[in-house]
Amino acid sequence: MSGFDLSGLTASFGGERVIGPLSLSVREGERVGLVGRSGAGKSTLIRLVYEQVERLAALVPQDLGLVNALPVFHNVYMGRLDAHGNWYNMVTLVRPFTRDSRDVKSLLSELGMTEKAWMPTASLSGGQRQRVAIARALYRQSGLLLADEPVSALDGPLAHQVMTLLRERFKTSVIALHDVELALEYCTRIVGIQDGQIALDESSEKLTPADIAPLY
Ligand SMILES: Nc1ncnc2c1ncn2[C@@H]1O[C@H](COP(=O)(O)OP(=O)(O)OP(=O)(O)O)[C@@H](O)[C@H]1O
Repeated sequence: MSGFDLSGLTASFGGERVIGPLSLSVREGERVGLVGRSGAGKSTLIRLVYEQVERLAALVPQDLGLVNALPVFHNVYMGRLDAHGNWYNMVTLVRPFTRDSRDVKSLLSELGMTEKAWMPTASLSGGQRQRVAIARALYRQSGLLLADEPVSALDGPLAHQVMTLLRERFKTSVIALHDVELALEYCTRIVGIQDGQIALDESSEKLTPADIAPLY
């Protein structure tokens, strides 16, 4: 099962409530686009959901969460670190197994990054780093994707290519997107966040960009 049903979600910073209390229920097969102005609470909501569903989900956080000192291969491999025992992961750090190497390279190839597999992650551009975090999420082979602005550093055609890939590979997703047109094109449901509350929750088919504009 890749859906979830959460209630009583709240978050505060310095005693100030920034999210909730709110409930969010996502059915398997739904692709939810989280929209709302900067600071509305989208990243915080994604973090709250991830805390609840962690092992079920693949995460692309806004800060990407990459280990700069390690090559691209190992950053992608980390998507499935918990699928193996310690000894397997330790060996992989020094000399990756052929099958894993092949699988990771195949994903990198789909993202136009084949030749970067053994490059230190620190040496990549912003858009390349974003694609490493996306490859790591894809490598996790989870049914549920939680992603926070996963294509913000990619140019137009590449952003569409990656959104298509995410749509194909994850049954269910919750993706924060500042690009409303992209959200309407790739998501089946739009959830609008305003001041830490759900201010809009509607099927994408019934919405136009103008319906979402009041959130900004
Ligand atoms: N670590 C933190 N410490 C203090 N305040 C925080 C922290 N993280 C988030 N906030 C506050 O919580 C609120 C929601 O932030 P959040 O990052 O979830 O918004 P967002 O909708 O994702 O914004 P953006 O689109 O700019 O990423 C903001 O007012 C922000 O200042």
